[in-house]
Amino acid sequence: MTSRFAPVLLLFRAAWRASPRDVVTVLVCDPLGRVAEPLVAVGVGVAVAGVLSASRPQQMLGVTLFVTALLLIHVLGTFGIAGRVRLEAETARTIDGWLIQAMLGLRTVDPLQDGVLRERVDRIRSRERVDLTGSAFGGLVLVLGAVLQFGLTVALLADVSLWLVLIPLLAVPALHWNARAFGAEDRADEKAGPLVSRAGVLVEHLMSPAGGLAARAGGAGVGLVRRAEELWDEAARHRDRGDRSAFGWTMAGTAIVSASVAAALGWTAWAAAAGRLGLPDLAVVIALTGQLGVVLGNLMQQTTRARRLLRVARDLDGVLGELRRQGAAPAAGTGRQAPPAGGALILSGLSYTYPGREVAAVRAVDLEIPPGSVVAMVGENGSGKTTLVKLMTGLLTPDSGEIQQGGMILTAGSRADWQQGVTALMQDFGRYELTVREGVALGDVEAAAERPELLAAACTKAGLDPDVERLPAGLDTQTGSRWSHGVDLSGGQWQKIALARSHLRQDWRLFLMDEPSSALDIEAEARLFDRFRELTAQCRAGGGVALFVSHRLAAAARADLIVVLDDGVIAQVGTPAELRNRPGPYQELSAIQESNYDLSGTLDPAAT
Ligand SMILES: Nc1ncnc2c1ncn2[C@@H]1O[C@H](COP(=O)(O)OP(=O)(O)OP(=O)(O)O)[C@@H](O)[C@H]1O
Repeated sequence: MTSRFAPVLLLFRAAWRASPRDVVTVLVCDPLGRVAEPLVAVGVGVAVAGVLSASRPQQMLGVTLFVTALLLIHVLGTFGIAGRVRLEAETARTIDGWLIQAMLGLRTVDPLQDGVLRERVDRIRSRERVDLTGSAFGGLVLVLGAVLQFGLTVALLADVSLWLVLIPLLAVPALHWNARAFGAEDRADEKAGPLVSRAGVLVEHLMSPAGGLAARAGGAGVGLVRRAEELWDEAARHRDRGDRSAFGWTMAGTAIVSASVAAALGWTAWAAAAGRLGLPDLAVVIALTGQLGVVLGNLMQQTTRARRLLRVARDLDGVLGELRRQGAAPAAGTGRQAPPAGGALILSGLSYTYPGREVAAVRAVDLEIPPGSVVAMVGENGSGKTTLVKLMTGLLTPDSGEIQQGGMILTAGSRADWQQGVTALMQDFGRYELTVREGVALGDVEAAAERPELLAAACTKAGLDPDVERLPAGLDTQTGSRWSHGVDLSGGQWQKIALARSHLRQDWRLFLMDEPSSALDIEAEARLFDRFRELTAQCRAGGGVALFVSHRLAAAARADLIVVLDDGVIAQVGTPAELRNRPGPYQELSAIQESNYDLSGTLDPAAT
């Protein structure tokens, strides 16, 4: 029972949270406004009866009822619409906020490795869906209003003659056919939706500055546009088919409703001519049947919309529930207690397989890193380096095995505490289009606000100072080409900001850098690895562990320890000197790099 009504309750809660005043306005105004509509017919009936009986009070009563009903329709309608519009915008914001909170509540990115959940979240967060959920509560109230209006119309017709009740009952097949029309549209949408999403992704690439440039430079732009158009055309064909089928069913419904209205009018005229009904009844029936078409149309439209709204609400309820469950799953810890300083970092039997993949990205990894060490991790593309880094940050949860440092076991649940001792530069670092200062400050907002000298030191450690000096407003330069006064940065400069961000956090136990020099020029890279001397000193002093991933073996050679990954397993571990002298993958990689980067050949006089 609960799960059936949960989506409706969710919509109500969202609307109430957004604006209780507007919820009350909508709940009162919309249904009452609808109920006032049939009262117009009652007013007409009373006035006609008053004219026939020459009763002035009755005439006055009829006119008063008529005018009051019209006024109510107008005033309540105006307030209802205004309340609904305000409520729509506020509810959409509330729901979006819930989704963002639920996403942020995820302590790991495990659930998002599953494309299904990510796609569901994206769909719900799409503008169209957020607008739809925003209007859902108001939409359901409109159904309530339509049902009340229909019920009162039927009751008033029944008051004239029970035969007339048969007429609105013909609405039942019309509603049924309307549901079929809805089903046809829905099936078409299901087929067209993924095609439109695919086309959207292509267009997004084309419109984004980076993607657009690549497409233009590489000449892929025309191909992308053509592919997007093909996808749109295919989607339009599905929608056309759905629309044609829906049109057929809707027309059948409209025909039966029109026939029933005509039958009601015909029967009433016949009954009045035969003296079975008086003129006031005739007036009431004419006024009511005049409205009946609109009432039924309204009822069909609102129920169709309500189905759609309920489906979106069910999706939303499911996604929120799933995200909150996943967010609550690992014991969160206090987030204030980092692992004790000076302990070894120990990985034991660590394995991880991405959802939907059969082969593990990391398999049975055992590794012990003494405190105070700088470690380099090397290996071919896809050997599992980034996965291991993500496991160590606590962003992924291993399928088996555990990670511990200083006696604190990450995998035993104290994830927030663990992350208190981690600072990281990830391979896919964020490019936040803020000022440079704000972009760096994200690394530790409080520290940056309280001790600006730490932010300056972090920029220096990241080698950002020369770049900042060249920017028009230094650290306060707005970055990003989307802003009219924004400065677009080079890939290397973005990476240095990300590196500075990771240097801002003090008292780390584990400093992780996944390819920190991938976007740097040769000079900047050399300086970065030169500064590793300071990092080493910091590790020694604080008993922390710094681990960096690099394809540059010359850089790896400056580490205390090198870990070579191969196909998800540790192939070799040792000091640079040990690995240089030991046959194995490290020697092979060294040989390849030495031969490929040996520039002496081009300078060899014999060669020219
Ligand atoms: N989100 C993901 N979903 C499914 N498989 C993934 C995902 N991310 C990585 N993989 C797979 O896991 C394996 C290890 O990838 P990982 O990114 O850890 O390698 P890597 O050593 O860091 O590679 P590179 O040097 O290219 O950065 C690869 O086979 C990759 O295809």
